[in-house]
Amino acid sequence: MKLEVKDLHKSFGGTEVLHGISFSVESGRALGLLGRNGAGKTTTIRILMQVFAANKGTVTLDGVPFSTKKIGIGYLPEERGLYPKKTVTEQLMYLAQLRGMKKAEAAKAVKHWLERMGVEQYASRKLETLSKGNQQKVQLAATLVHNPPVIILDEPFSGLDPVNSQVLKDVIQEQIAENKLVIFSSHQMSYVEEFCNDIVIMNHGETVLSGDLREIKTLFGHGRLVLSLNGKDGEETEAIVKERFSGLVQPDGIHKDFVVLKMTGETTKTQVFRALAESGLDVESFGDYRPSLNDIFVERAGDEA
Ligand SMILES: Nc1ncnc2c1ncn2[C@@H]1O[C@H](COP(=O)(O)OP(=O)(O)OP(=O)(O)O)[C@@H](O)[C@H]1O
Repeated sequence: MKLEVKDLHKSFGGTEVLHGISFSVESGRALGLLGRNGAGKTTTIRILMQVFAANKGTVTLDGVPFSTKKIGIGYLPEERGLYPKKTVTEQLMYLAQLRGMKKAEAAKAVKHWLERMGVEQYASRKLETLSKGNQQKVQLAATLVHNPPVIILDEPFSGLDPVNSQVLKDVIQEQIAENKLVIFSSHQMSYVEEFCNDIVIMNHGETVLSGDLREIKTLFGHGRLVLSLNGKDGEETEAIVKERFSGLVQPDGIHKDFVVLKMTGETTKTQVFRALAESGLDVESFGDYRPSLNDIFVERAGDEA
């Protein structure tokens, strides 16, 4: 399956908040929607989920208009909304059956997901008596219980501690391996980086970058090197580079302990390597620049996430 989002525009009360969002994702892959607060991630997800319609643009699945009624979807909304007064099992059973499962099949799936999320000991407790993180895990179980082929998660990691985040990461990875189509939004670059095949970076309602994460990283690293010198911080290293190697490279990002260098004109990595070797400087590390997703995000969407 291939989900394609093309040129989404959305206005609220005369103010346009999405100005043409486009991306696509296929089964067996996960797409991360990234963006700062207010970038438009939730609005995009709500259009996908048909909570409201776009003013312009299309969402298609394998070329036909995407309908949440025609295909099983696991949706974790930003506002978490289960029934606090019902027991964990009661509400998971209710939701599973609402989505078309037979009672026996639902009971099996509920048991599986409570165990998988590590909350089986709370099966008979009312949801409101669970900690926030455990409630979130029950909500995730509710999202996945009916084995949906399309999974859309709005900020699934919010409220989870590192151990529970790992459980969720593993679960998402399993779902990808089962050929599910996964879309989720997040501010946490490191999570997205670990298992997303595709990313969309949004800023002020526009797509500033989208595509295959590996290709994007290669593209961003192209023609750039990293250098750190023993005993020097990034600023000192930058000053040395400017003074001694300006014909070969230009500083292109100063970090705490290293600088990113952009090769000028016809410069090759070997030339820079030789110049460094001949300089007598105490090189701590030197090599190709492999930007993190956070580096790419900061470069394209402004300040730190
Ligand atoms: N129902 C609404 N009415 C008016 N404005 C809205 C509505 N929903 C969202 N907006 C505005 O649309 C913009 C995008 O909001 P959205 O919630 O999609 O961003 P987001 O990227 O999900 O942000 P966050 O990371 O903070 O959740 C914001 O300026 C927000 O104020």
